[in-house]
Amino acid sequence: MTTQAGIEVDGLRKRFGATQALDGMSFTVRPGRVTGFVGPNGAGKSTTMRVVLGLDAPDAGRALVGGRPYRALAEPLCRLGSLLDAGALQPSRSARNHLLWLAHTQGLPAPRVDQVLVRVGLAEVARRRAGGFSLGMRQRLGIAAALLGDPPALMLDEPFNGLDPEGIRWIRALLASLAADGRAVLVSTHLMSELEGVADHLVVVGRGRVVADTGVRELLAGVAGGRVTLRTAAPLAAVEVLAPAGATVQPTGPETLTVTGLPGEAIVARLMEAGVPFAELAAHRANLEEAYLELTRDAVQYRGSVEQEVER
Ligand SMILES: Nc1ncnc2c1ncn2[C@@H]1O[C@H](COP(=O)(O)OP(=O)(O)OP(=O)(O)O)[C@@H](O)[C@H]1O
Repeated sequence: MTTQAGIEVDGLRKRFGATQALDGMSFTVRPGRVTGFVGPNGAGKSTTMRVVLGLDAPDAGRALVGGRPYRALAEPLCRLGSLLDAGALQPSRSARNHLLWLAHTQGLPAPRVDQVLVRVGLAEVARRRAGGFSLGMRQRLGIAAALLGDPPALMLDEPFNGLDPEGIRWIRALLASLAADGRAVLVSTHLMSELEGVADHLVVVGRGRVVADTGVRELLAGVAGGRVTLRTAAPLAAVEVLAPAGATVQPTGPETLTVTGLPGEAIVARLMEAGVPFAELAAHRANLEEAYLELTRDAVQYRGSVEQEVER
């Protein structure tokens, strides 16, 4: 694997007729982590990936793989593995023959085919016609093709599509292990929940540009923001004790309060000092979906304006 393994997208612009599909898209996919590429349908994710692969020419900007344009790479499959459309295969060919053909066109050794078939869990069905494969099996075959050249960078467009929960768990584990190998992994999805527990970094996009570019740990820490749910028979007394200590307290039920701005330990200490009884105290850990909603709150405004345009 090369050291310059990442993918760089810099100021991409692309218009299709009246649609500005990419409007200054810029981000970097670094080695050793899974970068989630997230945004609603039509945000420009697939177009970005097509530009990286040289399948669409940008109106402006550039995309580099390991420091070079994809089309300038001597052994592209050994530099960047990609899954764009899992349906794109010759249905009468067996999975193994599909990969053998691909390996042959790229000058890759045949034994590599059997290695990747094992890695994606298709070894037992390798000689069956790919045309009879379920969508999940096709996704696995597409990933096998992406892994064929043992590339330091991978780019997968909606790899969770059509997978059952077991398939989703499997892809998450695979992505994590590919990043642990030191590879740069970019995974697009329009469903944030699919990236739960696997993405290290997020590039959130909307309307052809990056809305947020952030580490997942920082994002979750910021959103969790020390929100604590408190159950107490004396809510008024609790407010009187906690508010002067700097907490923001909101009633969420007859005997429940949501407390922000004060860590759980400090809340316990204050309540006990003041002799305020409480039955339950739960620190809330944000999930990725909530963090995403908070990040994209501004997009609600955008959605509103789109609806108005449609109504007009
Ligand atoms: N070949 C094309 N011709 C015309 N418009 C296109 C073409 N490709 C993409 N677009 C438009 O560009 C915008 C961005 O599309 P793109 O497929 O990149 O978004 P996306 O984020 O990948 O969404 P999805 O998850 O729906 O694929 C959309 O409005 C889409 O309709």
